[in-house]
Amino acid sequence: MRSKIVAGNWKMNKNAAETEALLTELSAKLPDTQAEVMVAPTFVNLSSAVRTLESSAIEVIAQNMHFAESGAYTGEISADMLLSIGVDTVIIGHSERRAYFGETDEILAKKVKAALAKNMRVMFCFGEELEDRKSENHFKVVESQLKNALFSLDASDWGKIILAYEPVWAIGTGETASPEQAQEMHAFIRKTIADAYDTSVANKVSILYGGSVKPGNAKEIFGKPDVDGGLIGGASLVADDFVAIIESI
Ligand SMILES: O=C[C@H](O)COP(=O)(O)O
Repeated sequence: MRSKIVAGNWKMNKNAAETEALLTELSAKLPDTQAEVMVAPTFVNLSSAVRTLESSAIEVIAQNMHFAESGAYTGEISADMLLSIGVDTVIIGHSERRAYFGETDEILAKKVKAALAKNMRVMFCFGEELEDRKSENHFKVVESQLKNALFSLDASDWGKIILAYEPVWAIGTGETASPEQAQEMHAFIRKTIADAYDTSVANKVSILYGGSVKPGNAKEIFGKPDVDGGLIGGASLVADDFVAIIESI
């Protein structure tokens, strides 16, 4: 059975004290759930987050990493650095990394390989822009994002991959894909993986939806058969909202 996952991507929000406060509140309010619950605070607060959540079921994950082992890459973070503080899951390919930091499919493919080489889990994000959807090019775009970054992996690597489909037009905009649009794309993603590998790989990979998921729409989106959870931005910064979203799965 595929894992259900609800992950909060805090992006560039919350200082040290605020991180501690939100994690403490979340831990105290965490409901009983079948889902894996993850949070991705900023790099500077990762170590303290791991310590704060030591005896909690919430997993701390990273928002990004570099593909190189180490070296002259000012401002960057390696897989070994994350592993050394107890973080073994990393988000790769978020649309904000693609749009604002020039991360291409080629760079992302290198990052995915580097993380897998260290036995890390990868939460790979992808999704079309508004123009792609308007021109009905969205399936092609998504297919090529998957192909370019992931389809040179061995089938055995897919046990370490989580997918997060995030239509860029729905991120932080308040506009969500309808549950039907999410399901349609998730089913397409699973079929694309089945065609490239086989159905056993496709049926085992968790595919999360991200883009303006809120307490009010989470249940309907998570209710779709190919939606295995969510990657939550804004609503993960408010403990009660994030908890309500976890309760919706
Ligand atoms: O990583 C999370 C996504 O970018 C979704 O963000 P959002 O929930 O604020 O739209």
